Amino acid sequence: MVHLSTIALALASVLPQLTQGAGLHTSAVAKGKLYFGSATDNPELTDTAYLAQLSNTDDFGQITPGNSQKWDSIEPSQNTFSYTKGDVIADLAAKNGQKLRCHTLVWHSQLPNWVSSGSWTNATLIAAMKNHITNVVTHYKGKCYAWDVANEALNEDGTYRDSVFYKYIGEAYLPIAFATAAAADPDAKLYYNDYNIESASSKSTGAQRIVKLVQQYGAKIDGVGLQAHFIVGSTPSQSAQTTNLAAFTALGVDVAYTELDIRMTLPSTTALLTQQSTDYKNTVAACMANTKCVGITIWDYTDKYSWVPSTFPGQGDACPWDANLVKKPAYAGILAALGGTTSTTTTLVTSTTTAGSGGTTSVPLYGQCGGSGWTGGTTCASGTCKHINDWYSQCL
Ligand SMILES: O[C@@H]1[C@@H](O)[C@H](O[C@@H]2CO[C@@H](O[C@@H]3CO[C@@H](O)[C@H](O)[C@H]3O)[C@H](O)[C@H]2O)OC[C@H]1O
Repeated sequence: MVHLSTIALALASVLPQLTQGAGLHTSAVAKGKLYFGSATDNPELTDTAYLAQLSNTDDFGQITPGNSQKWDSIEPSQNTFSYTKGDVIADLAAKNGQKLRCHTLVWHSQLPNWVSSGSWTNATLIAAMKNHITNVVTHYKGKCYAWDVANEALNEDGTYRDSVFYKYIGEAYLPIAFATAAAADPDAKLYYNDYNIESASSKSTGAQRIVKLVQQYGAKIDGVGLQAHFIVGSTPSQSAQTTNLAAFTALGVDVAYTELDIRMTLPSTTALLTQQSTDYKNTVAACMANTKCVGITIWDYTDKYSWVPSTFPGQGDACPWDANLVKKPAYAGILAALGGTTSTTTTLVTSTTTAGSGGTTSVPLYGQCGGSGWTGGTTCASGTCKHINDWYSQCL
């Protein structure tokens, strides 16, 4: 590799650039939604660039802790509660003026062993579950816009998942959990949350059954969270999602997309990124079409910290920002569905090309390769800067 010599090649040209107008949250609120938000997790908060964008309330008016309010994190041994990590995220939301969606109280996964493998009776597990819910919801009282009270109680065919809660308590664990949460914080919105309930299916029907069950017990349930962990090209159509949302809201509850991400088999291609943008757009549009769809949360905003690659080997690039915190076409898809605008300005662009044997060559595009924001540079540390559409380029 020969050292680069720098040739200052001044390209003075007049290029049209799209500068950003209102962001995702601002646009969502302008159209009557409560929020557009993102999940986050404690380890990534040490990344200052990441934190700055997460705290940008133009894009994010709401955050969800991805792990730090789960049972194994908060009550690792019986009746010993640890709120440190959850508090960091609750405090961040308060500092930023962002809503907090709290996640999650009763779930079969990420349970400590003392719960999942305990020797329970019906009465002792009800007592332990109520104790957990009462402590946690009381601790965060007044701080949670919403709680995911119960998460993933269903199998794909709509029957109940054989969790420790169902095994020892039966379906009554669901209304008991909702009633206990409501008693501890009457103002928090209480949600049932699940995946693969985003279009009509046995599982979606099962989730509607849970809403009716909790209502029949006389307990409060305010909403259904549709996780929306989708796959590029297999995302339900906008109309399928719209019809499905209406089936929930007809029961008198709100709905929200709570964990939206749209993964692909790697490596990403221009075609996949374009389809991903369409899939995001259709999903957000379905929410926009239902007045009781209160908001949308993406399950972290950047591929840098997405849970997808470690959970689905060979898949990834599921978020609207890439691993360099650069917006992908998905961002524009979401913004379009939110009715947001980007304004075209004409800018004098001066580009400097650094050249030399084996060196990098700048690409005469005004996209985002190698840079950040809407006016990033155009050279790639790896890959080649590909022109994806009229306003966007990416190193691929
Ligand atoms: O090693 C674990 C690691 O596996 C764990 O990963 C988290 C698993 O849960 C993810 O969130 C869930 C994603 O989809 C839905 O099913 C749930 O509602 C969500 O809670 C989360 O993003 C991952 O980080 O994290 C803790 C590590 O110790």
